[in-house]
Amino acid sequence: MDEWRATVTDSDKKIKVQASFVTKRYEMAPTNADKMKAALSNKTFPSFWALRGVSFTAYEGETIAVVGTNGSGKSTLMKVMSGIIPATSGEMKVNGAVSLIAINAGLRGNMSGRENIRLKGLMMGMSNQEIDQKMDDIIAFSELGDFIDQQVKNYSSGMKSKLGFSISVHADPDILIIDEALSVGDATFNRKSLEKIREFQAQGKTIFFVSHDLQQVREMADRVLWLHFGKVRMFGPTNEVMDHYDEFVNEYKQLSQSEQAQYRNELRDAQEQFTLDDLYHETVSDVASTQQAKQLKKEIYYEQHPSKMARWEKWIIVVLACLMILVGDKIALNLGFKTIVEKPATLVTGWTPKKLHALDERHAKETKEKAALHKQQQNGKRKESE
Ligand SMILES: Nc1ncnc2c1ncn2[C@@H]1O[C@H](COP(=O)(O)OP(=O)(O)OP(=O)(O)O)[C@@H](O)[C@H]1O
Repeated sequence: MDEWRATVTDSDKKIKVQASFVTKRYEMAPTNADKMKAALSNKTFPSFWALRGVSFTAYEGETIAVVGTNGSGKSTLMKVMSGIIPATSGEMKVNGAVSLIAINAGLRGNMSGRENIRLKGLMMGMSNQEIDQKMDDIIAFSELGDFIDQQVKNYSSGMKSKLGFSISVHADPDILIIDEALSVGDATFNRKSLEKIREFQAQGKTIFFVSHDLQQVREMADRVLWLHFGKVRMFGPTNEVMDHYDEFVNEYKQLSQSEQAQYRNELRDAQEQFTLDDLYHETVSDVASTQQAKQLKKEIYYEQHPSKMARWEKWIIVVLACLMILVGDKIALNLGFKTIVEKPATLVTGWTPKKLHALDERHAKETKEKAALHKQQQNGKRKESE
């Protein structure tokens, strides 16, 4: 074992990440408009459970590799852990500042590399002064040279990855999450990235990395989390898990194409049919007391983001939408925002600027007539007293 690798799972070590029965359901709506319609109505689309009750605990200073075949939920888990997307149910507790390095993560294509450094740096909690101080180092590490002032949309995927990696490691996070970004650069950059990761390990930071490079996993990880079609198949010391994973991969490769497809389809069907009740019944058999079963129920059904809106939320959206339409319509009629604020009744009366001018003129005429009448009366009174 290399000297930079920490020995793991001391129970008195600080917990950095704790996942309890984390699930992630994607609604298989064809378009975003369909998703919006579904959120406002009771319409539902078929569900796909990318994560089906993932639980694990990671301690300070550990390097954890996340492995699994394509589509097993690795990126989804990394996104939930870094707060980019919410879990559907269960709980993900993260103790410390997180930085996610993934190809393209958080980079804006229509901004230059330099502008992206500032934006992403600020989003990661760096101050402008800190960014100014680190700017040259970030650019130098990224090896982008003069390209740093070009728009990111013109970068190759390797260049984007280099920039993202460089920004994230300079943000000095507590917990570093690397989603397949260790092998997209060229050989020199990859070596440099690995050295940076080793520096982080030596500093006692917690690192999660997703990789399909099994040799790299064996060399770098203290423990391995093996995700299999949205479930944790194994979580434990690197060599132990990797031996089982290698065995699985070899057996899978020996299946014929149609057997492989059948195996995948069966598990994907299970991901579509999954319910929280299934998760509860699978898990409850392992607990001894009613009290524990109650606690388990609470944890499993802990909904962070209900997929449907409450009735009052729908009403607020409808009212806001009506207001926006009314204001937009009147502004389009050249009524002006000032007029709307001064005469809010115009929103519902259907008045146009022409009608409002006529009203103003009528008011002015009436006021003038009243003043003239008042003056006449005053003159009359004065004459009488004389
Ligand atoms: N926004 C989405 N809507 C619907 N399904 C999604 C969405 N994002 C991911 N999925 C599905 O969730 C499953 C897990 O995807 P994820 O990207 O997390 O897998 P992965 O293990 O990282 O895969 P790979 O190794 O290929 O990168 C996949 O079946 C994918 O099709």
